[in-house]
Amino acid sequence: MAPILYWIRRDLRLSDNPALTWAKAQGRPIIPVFLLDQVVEGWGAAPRWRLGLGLEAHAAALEAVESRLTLRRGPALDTLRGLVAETGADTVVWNRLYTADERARDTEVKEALRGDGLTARSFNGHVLFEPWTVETGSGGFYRVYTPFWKNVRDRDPGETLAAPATIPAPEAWPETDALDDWDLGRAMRRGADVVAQHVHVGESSAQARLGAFIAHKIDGYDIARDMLAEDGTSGLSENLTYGEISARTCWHAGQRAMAEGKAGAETFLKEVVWRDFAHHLAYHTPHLTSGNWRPEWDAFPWRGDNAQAEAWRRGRTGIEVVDAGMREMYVTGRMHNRARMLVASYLTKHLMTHWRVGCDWFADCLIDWDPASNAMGWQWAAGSGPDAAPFFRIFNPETQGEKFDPKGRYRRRWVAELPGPENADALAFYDAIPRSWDMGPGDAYPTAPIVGLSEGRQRALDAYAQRDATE
Ligand SMILES: Cc1cc2nc3c(=O)[nH]c(=O)nc-3n(C[C@H](O)[C@H](O)[C@H](O)COP(=O)(O)OP(=O)(O)OC[C@H]3O[C@@H](n4cnc5c(N)ncnc54)[C@H](O)[C@@H]3O)c2cc1C
Repeated sequence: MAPILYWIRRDLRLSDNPALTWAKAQGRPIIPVFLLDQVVEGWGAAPRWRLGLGLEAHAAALEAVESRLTLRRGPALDTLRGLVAETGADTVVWNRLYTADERARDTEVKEALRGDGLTARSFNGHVLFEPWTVETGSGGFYRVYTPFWKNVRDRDPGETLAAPATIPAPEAWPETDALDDWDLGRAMRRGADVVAQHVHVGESSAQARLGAFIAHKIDGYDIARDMLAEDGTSGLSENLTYGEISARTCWHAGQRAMAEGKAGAETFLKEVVWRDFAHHLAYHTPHLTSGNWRPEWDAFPWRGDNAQAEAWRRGRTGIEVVDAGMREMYVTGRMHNRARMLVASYLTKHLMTHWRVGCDWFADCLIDWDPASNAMGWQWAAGSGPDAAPFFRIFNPETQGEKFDPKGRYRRRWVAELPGPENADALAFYDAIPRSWDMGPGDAYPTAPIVGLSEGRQRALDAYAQRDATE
């Protein structure tokens, strides 16, 4: 019986996996493969390193259901064709992805394999509602989040699918690369030990995280999610981006919590839908990840990379909450959502630096990097993206810090130079950063911000007015 190649991408899970479920239903041998292909080769240091951990955990999960993960490196189409020739497979299946480079790869693969006379099928395993299924009254796509939410909030994404107890094996397994030979952690060599203490890898870890969040945190989520020093959110972005848990599993858990009257449940559902919205935009406006979503922003005098942006990357702007956020990301591979908004606003407005500079840095540092959510978040903060607000939003990081970190706990947790008892998290920053940064806990904290808040705000407003005048 000809085997089925199941091409794994951002879906490192067995449960609620439509491509895998379909393959299993055919009653034929299945060969799960992951490709280090042209898209994955372009990922940043932290996402690649975290991918390696995810693949290791998923390989073990596949072994537990009598299957095996085959790893291959090379362009997707050539590599899949090679595997077809080696294994005699006549079918290739996968779960769909929506950003421009992912779609270009997948379209090429699907057309070529079908041209070869094979069956090539794709499924929805990454979002709740696929981008083309959510339409405005006039049949277009949504550019603003709230009407998007209203459209989908009462829709049913379908029941979750059970994990297979076993996956039928082929008569012979194809050769596989050794994960270690891919050296996915190469660019992370110094920071990896530090970040490793903060990751939650694999499907069972993701399920446990969701369970704990629903049991203990969702009730207080509405308020706690914005407080910088609280651990008040689900932490699931890391798992969702690698598909270690499905958005649909999170959706149903949130719906059950809402039915039980848990206070923050609807807000949680809305956040999960923000993720869908990012993929909706990435599909309908593929330039979301590469250029200004609103083309009129092409006239804004963004600066390219510069010395102040470098100080921002190193958590040395002199704005405590901004520096705390940047250092949190360096140590944990994550950053509180509120801090993401503040550091992005400071870089793009006060430092007048192009959002792409920050977006690329996040893409290199985040273990929950998601190409669509990251680009949407950056463009939203910069002003060039899908924000319904009709004004030029410039956050004041100091008043935001006072509001969302009133006791300064977040700032002291991450910035070692600030007065207060020594703490391990802040010091871990110095173990995570490259030696070439030549920074140490004995350094004095900047006595003044690299760009003052009112000065930077005025400069951004003037540039914005100028942009309007030239439109
Ligand atoms: C500049 C900037 C960059 C960002 N980059 C990323 C990124 O690369 N990857 C990423 O997953 N999120 C990104 N976000 C969104 C958000 O900050 C994270 O999803 C959130 O902090 C993850 O924490 P959590 O899992 O505890 O979220 P929770 O509050 O528990 O939310 C549950 C889930 O909803 C989704 N979600 C929540 N907020 C958003 C949002 N604003 N946009 C899209 N999805 C959301 C995530 O999948 C998250 O896991 C970015 C936001 C900004 C402002």
